[in-house]
Amino acid sequence: ATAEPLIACENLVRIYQTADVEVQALQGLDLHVAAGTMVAIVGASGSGKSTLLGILSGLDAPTAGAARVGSWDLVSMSASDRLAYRRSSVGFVWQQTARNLVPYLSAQRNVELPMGLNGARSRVRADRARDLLASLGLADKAGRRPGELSGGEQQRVAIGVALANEPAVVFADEPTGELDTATGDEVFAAFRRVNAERGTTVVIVTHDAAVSDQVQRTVAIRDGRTSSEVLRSTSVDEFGEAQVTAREFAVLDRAGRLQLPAGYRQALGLEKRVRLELESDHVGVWPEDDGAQAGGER
Ligand SMILES: Nc1ncnc2c1ncn2[C@@H]1O[C@H](COP(=O)(O)OP(=O)(O)OP(=O)(O)O)[C@@H](O)[C@H]1O
Repeated sequence: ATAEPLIACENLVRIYQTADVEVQALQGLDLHVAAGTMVAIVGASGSGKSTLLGILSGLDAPTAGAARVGSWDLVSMSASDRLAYRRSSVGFVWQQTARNLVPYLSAQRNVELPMGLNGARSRVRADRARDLLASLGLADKAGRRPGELSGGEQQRVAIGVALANEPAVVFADEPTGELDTATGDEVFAAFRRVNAERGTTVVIVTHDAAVSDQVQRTVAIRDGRTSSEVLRSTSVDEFGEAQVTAREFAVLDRAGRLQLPAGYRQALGLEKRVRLELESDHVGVWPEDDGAQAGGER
């Protein structure tokens, strides 16, 4: 946990200026992702997930704050660096299957395309694309065009395209959004294999709780900030069964702000003002009234 994170966003702000209104899509977002991990990003519609992914993938620039992926500074990067970053360091899979692939090229040619842009020789391209498609369970579909593939197969080809230049990280924005549950599960399983077998870092934006329940780490975004995280670990119980333990954490920003989950606030009637007390190993949070009753006895 002490190693430098592969992805580091600090106090990220993105303001969209339209004709008469200003939308603060990101309002001081912090996010660190360790290399080799798989992270799901969840949040209500409009919470800023796609905006974050747009910045991380080099398509958009933040209004303020810092964003770094590996050695790339996404804020100060020049246009040519941006192009190099997008071609060599990151891969993307979008929700719309049609956006990921060139319709008149075969699956094989689609996967070769980014390698060609990076100057790889044709033999290398062909071999590597074939291997990638085989590892995604598509060896027998390499010659088909996107229109001749199912939605799930198209998304798996898109994963192949994203991996073509061996990026350190793959970003996916609702990659299973247009698929039915069973097909979505297959595509998600392909991401998990990519992460486990290749060690590629995977950041996946999803609405799908079934997806977010299956990754080690789920980060929730609320109102343009990271608000809470769930970390899952697997252990084997006394009967030899694998047990998944999920623990929820609140995100503490550098100014010391954290968000209490709505359920906790409601359960104890925590509103507007709470009483804090520093104990030797934790911080207590009490409803304001409670403090009045204790009357300085402590
Ligand atoms: N180009 C834009 N111009 C103006 N406002 C925008 C633009 N893009 C996004 N927004 C606004 O920024 C906020 C965050 O949008 P964003 O698309 O990042 O949310 P999201 O969490 O990805 O939502 P969804 O799950 O619906 O895709 C929203 O209020 C949205 O209306």
